[in-house]
Amino acid sequence: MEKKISISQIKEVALEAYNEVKEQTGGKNADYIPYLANIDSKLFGLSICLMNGQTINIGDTDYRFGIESVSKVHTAILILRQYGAQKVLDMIGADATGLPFNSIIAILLENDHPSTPLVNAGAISACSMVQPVGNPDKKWDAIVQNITELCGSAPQLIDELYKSETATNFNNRSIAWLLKNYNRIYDDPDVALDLYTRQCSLGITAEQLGIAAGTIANNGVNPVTRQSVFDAGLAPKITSMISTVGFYEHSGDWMYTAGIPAKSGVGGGVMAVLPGVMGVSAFAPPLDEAGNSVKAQLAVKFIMNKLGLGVFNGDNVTITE
Ligand SMILES: NC(=O)CC[C@H](N)C(=O)O
Repeated sequence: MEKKISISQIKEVALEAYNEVKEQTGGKNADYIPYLANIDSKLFGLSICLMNGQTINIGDTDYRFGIESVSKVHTAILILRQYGAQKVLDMIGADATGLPFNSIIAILLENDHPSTPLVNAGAISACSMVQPVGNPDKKWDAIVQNITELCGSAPQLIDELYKSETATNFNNRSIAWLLKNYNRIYDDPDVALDLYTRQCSLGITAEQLGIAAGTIANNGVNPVTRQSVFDAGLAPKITSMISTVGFYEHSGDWMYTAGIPAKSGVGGGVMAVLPGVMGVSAFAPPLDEAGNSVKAQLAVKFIMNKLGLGVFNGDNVTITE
């Protein structure tokens, strides 16, 4: 069906979503990374990026928070750019685990591959794949450059978060070396782990994440800078990965109720992609038990349901002035 939505309608619904959700008190900040426990849990921002490059920003959309697992999507895009879709499928996989993001059991159950670049195991594996293999500094530059292109502006390392995470990432260290045991680390395991930890510690704003989501929604062309960041053929690969595992063990419930592929991070960020229509991002630190921001989920879901949008709706959506 043809569906027309005006920009003012989107603005109105976004504001409504923000006001509806802002007083919610559910969830709590991640505390297994000490830095995150101390972030103001009242912060809340909502950002939408339309395909014409217009952004709609409400609340704390210029606060820099830890990107955390949302960065898994960015680096998955980087290895898709460097290796192509088939190699990423062969070397990592694109399956849901149905288990928590840091699951070691998931690796043991699927010892033939780390499932998907969007859980810790696959993300560490992805960091090991980033080219040029064997050159940690250049690999890091490639990771940051890719995120910069997707967002249209640079992220900034939050040094305190990086230190906090490095000092406490024992589970991830086990994952890196277990994957090495299964020949799924394609560079030095400690380098891969450090790159993963560092990318998770990048500070990003909700507006930047909204634009990155918009770039995926716009088939690889950044709607703001108009730069062609990745090949259009990769866009459905990345949105399929996000929809399968973006909210970990809650991904099915999420797709069923919100109808939009979205990826969360324990810093409180969520990045959601409605192909051809818009990128949406929300940020609020308190998380549910799977590590997904409570307010961000409610806000994005509100917008989707109120506007009657969804990837499975079969509508041809046009945004009008
Ligand atoms: N879900 C997340 O955001 C987890 C990211 C965090 N850096 C970790 O590895 O535990």
